[in-house]
Amino acid sequence: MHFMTALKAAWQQRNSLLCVGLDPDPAKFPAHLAGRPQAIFEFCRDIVDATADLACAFKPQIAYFAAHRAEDQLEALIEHIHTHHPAVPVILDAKRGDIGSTAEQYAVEAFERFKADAITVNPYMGRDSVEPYLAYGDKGVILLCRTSNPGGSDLQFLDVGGEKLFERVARLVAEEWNASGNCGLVVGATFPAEIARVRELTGELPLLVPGIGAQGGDIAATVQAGRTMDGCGLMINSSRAILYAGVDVNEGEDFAAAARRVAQDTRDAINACR
Ligand SMILES: O=c1ccn([C@@H]2O[C@H](COP(=O)(O)O)[C@@H](O)[C@H]2O)c(=O)[nH]1
Repeated sequence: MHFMTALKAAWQQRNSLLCVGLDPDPAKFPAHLAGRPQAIFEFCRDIVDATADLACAFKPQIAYFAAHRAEDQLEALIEHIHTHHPAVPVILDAKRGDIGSTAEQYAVEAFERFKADAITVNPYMGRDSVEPYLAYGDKGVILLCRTSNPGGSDLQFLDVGGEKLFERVARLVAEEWNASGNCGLVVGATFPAEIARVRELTGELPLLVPGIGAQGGDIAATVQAGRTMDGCGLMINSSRAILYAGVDVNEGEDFAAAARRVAQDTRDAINACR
C-alpha cells in the first residue's frame, strides 16, 4: 500500500496524529531487561504493543540500533509491527544524504532490508541525492526542512534569494519533488511559526513534527500551526517522554503500561486542539 494511503487511513481509523518514536537506550531500560541479548527488541516490542492503537505511525531512529550492533533487532521489530499492527506505518528515521550511487544503497537498506514504509532524508545534496528514494513511488520520503534543534537556524534560516533556506526546501519538495505524492517534511514542534509558514507553502503535505515531550515543544501551538483543513496533516512525534515514562518513576516491568498512559495523554492533548 502507498505510504500516504496508509498514513491517511491511520489518521482516520485511529483518530490519532501521534507518532511514537522508538529511540531505545539500554542505559534507561528497566532492570529486568539487563543483560538480555534481545533487550532492545523486547523493550521496543512491548512499547509498540502497548501503544499501537494510539499511534498513526512508529518512528524507529536507526542510530539507537546501529550503535549497539542491533540492526538485526531493528529488522525483527519492523517485521513485528507489520505482522501484528499492519495498519501502523513505520518511518525509518535515518536522515540519509549522499551521492546518487550511495543513496541507492541506502534506499535498498531502508525499503528492502528493513522494509520501512518511509524514511527521513537530508535534502541538502540536492535532487539527484534524493531520486533513489523517490523512485520507490509507494514509499514515503520525508525531507528535513526546519529541524527542532536550536542550531537548525544556523543554515536553515540563511537568506537564499529573498527567502529562507527552509522555505526554499519546502517549496522545492511541494512543487517539484513530490510528483508521486510520496513526500513529506520534517518541521520541529519547537518552532510553531515555521510550522505555520511551511503549511502555508505546501498545502496538504504531511509534516513529521518532532520536538514535543522531552524537547518541550507546545502541543497546542503545533497543532494550530500545522493541521490541515480536515484536522490531519501531522505526525507529531514523541520518543523519550513515552519510552521512559515508567522508568523515570521506577515502574519496572510495567514500563509499557506507563508508556501507554503518556501516549494516551499525548494523543488526547493533540486531539483536543484539532
Ligand atoms: O528535527 C528533528 C528531526 C528528528 N528528530 C528525531 O525525533 C526524535 C525526538 O525524540 P524526543 O525524545 O521526543 O525528543 C529523535 O529520534 C530525533 O532524532 C528530532 O528530534 N528533531
